[in-house]
Amino acid sequence: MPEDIFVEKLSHLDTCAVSDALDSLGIQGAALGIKQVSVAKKITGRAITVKLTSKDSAPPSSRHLGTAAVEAASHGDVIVVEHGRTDVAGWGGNLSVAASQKGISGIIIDGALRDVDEMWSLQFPAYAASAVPVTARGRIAEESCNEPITVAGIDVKPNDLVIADRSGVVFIPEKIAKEVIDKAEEIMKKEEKMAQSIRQGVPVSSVMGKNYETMLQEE
Ligand SMILES: O=C([O-])CC(=O)C(=O)O
Ligand SMILES: [Mg+2]
Repeated sequence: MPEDIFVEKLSHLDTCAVSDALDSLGIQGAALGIKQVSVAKKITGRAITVKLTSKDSAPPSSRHLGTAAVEAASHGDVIVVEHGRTDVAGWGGNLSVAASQKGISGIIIDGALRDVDEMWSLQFPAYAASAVPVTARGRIAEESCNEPITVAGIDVKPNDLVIADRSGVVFIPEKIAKEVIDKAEEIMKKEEKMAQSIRQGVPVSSVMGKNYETMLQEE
């Protein structure tokens, strides 16, 4: 499989640099309210999207939610789920077993999931609003797979880029990926230089002075 250059570059960045790069372009990319709930592993990849809805409004289905996404995904992809509920889990352990086997990088969901201990044992990264033990079965189902979704207020299309770490989750629209990643690399280099100056004894008020405050406007 040819290497995905954007995913490779993202693996050397963090969510803060990418969020700053998007800020400097006036684009909101950070999905607020979603945090790391399983292993402390940064993930990067391309989005495979799933939208959930209540069982009553979903078309009848002979398979459990999320299974089509796992089967459609390639090694290194990230499953991204629009759920929006915290009273019922929209992802679980057996789905994670299947996702792990497929080499999927992780799961991001703007609601609850369950079987977090199983995800921990699998060393499978999960980012969610919360965890609850309540099953999806009989309550919620899949509305769509690999269609555009909205996750914690952020529009996400299949194949958009994703980065998630201990600071949170950020999505990058595929069509501006190069611009955002180039800018994030620049920002990260500047931040590294600043940290170096602080270590060398330059006063932090000078390192983080006016230039820092206006840095993203100047970008
Ligand atoms: O029933 C569910 O909500 C799904 C589940 O536990 C799993 O994937 O292991
Ligand atoms: Mg389970």
